[in-house]
Amino acid sequence: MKTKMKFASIYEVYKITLELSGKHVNSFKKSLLLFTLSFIAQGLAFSMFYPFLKSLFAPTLIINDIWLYFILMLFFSGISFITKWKGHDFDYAGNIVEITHDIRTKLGISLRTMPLEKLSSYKTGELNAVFSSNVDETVLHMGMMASLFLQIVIVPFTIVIATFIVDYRLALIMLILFPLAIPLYAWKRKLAIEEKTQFTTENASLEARFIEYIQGLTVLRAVNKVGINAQNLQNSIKNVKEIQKQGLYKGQLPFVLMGILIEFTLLAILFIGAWFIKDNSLALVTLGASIIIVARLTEPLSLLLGVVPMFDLMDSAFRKIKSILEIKPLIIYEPIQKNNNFDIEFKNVDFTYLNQDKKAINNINFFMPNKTMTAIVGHSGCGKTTLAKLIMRYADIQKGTIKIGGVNIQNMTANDLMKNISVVFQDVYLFDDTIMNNIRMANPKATDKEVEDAANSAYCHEFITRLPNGYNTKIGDIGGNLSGGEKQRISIARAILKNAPIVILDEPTAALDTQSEVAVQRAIDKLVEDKTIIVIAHRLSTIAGADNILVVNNGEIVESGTHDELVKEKGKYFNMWQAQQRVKEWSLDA
Ligand SMILES: Nc1ncnc2c1ncn2[C@@H]1O[C@H](COP(=O)(O)OP(=O)(O)OP(=O)(O)O)[C@@H](O)[C@H]1O
Repeated sequence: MKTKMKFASIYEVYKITLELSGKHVNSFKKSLLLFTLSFIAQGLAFSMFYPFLKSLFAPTLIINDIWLYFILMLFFSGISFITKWKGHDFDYAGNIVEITHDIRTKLGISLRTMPLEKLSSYKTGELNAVFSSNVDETVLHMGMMASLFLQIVIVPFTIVIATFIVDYRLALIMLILFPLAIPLYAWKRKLAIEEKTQFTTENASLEARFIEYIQGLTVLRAVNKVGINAQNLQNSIKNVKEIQKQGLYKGQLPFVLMGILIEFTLLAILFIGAWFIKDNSLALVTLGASIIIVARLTEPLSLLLGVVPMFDLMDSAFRKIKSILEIKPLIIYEPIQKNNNFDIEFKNVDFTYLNQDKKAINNINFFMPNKTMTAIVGHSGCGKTTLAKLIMRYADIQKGTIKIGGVNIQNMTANDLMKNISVVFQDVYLFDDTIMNNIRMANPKATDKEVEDAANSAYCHEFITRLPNGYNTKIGDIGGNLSGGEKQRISIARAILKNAPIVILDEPTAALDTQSEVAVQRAIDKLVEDKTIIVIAHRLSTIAGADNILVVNNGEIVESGTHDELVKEKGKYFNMWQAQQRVKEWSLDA
């Protein structure tokens, strides 16, 4: 696939840096002004060579003139040094650090407040790159890039103007350099973007293959197929190397041509200047001075091509940061309300995921009274988890209302809404912290005793106290040694400590063996005492006692009632029940 190339104009990069500066924008503008003054002064200092050399080689030596131009040279150099130093104050005064911090803070707020649906659409690696390298790429470069770019443009420009005053013909020869440098500049940018696009694609593939290789190593060893995967990884490493090699090779050409162009300008000045000297229209010292000055420009001018790819890097990094900062949080509609009881009601609810055409939830209606248990069953992909996620306002529904205790969840603050709900998923995420803190995160104010009580109720106190450091054992040290059932019981202890009046159980025992399932089920029984419970389950035997069972198919509720009622109905639920009973009998026979 051909990626459309986009150049960020200098003006765009300038706007980006202003936007990034936030409340430091005035300091940044001041530093740009100081850099501009500094490089004008530097150009003037160089230009003083003309009168200085002229008076040095004048037929009658006038010492005062020599001193005057020498002091002027020193003066302009001094001004250039001081203004440049003050201009860099923008970095040294800590503004760059402050801006980096501000952007990361804003990104953090955006992550905390963006709809969960949007958050889950990002890959972890993508967000990590935005937070770390993209912020550095844009902010850390801004002061340095601004100063470099202004130097490259302003110093030669000032010198050309000064040369115009001394001898317009020499100035015109110098100007040849500019129109010829522009295509080189465009070419370098095109090459840099091409290389970056190819490198990013191939590097992403290398990362994916590497992760797959590491994660699948145990399986691959078991089936004796390590070689094949290693070969794929090796191919990716080779492709990345080739792209880097090609990029370096091709990327050097514009630099070489720029060097040749500068040499050519020098030779042109020398050659044409010699003609002017021959017909007595140019002084030798003026030609000498202009050669010295142009020679001094070689380095900054060749830097121009090196600076160019940095602009595109800044531009693309900034766009990624901005795309995250622009995500709007879900709106809390007025009047903001709190609920007093915990029944749950879905009324005519439709929901379609982002960028999807088909409704995941279609015209759902049900009422779940306070302190009752409702089970959601149905085939894989029918919409069970989506229904549960919508209660937590995972995303906004397109039609209908969802209420808790009679209050539309869109009228509740995220805090008030989430205070109501505890969730236990099939996959448990434990943070790299102590077990104590992993449980306490559900209620940061809980005392050690309260955490231990919750762990006791979730039947995990015993195995925790057997660990080397008990509750202070770090998950990172023993993460791999905890069984699925033990991890699940820690997550249930968290939920018990939170003591939210609504509990959502999304197949928490589905991945466990029978023994672990019994232990986890006992913990769940403690958790759900006296709560409004929503259970998603494949194994119907676990929900036979529910007050209401919703049978979902293709995002719609097709049957509802108690287990006995649904069995009597002899519909979809009955068929599922019968199928599971048969499997159970077969496994008992076997
Ligand atoms: N983030 C998402 N973006 C787009 N479509 C999604 C997303 N999450 C789920 N879906 C789709 O929505 C439908 C319902 O998914 P859901 O996870 O609610 O089903 P489920 O009944 O819980 O399935 P399972 O029992 O396998 O967990 C499926 O077709 C699924 O592919």
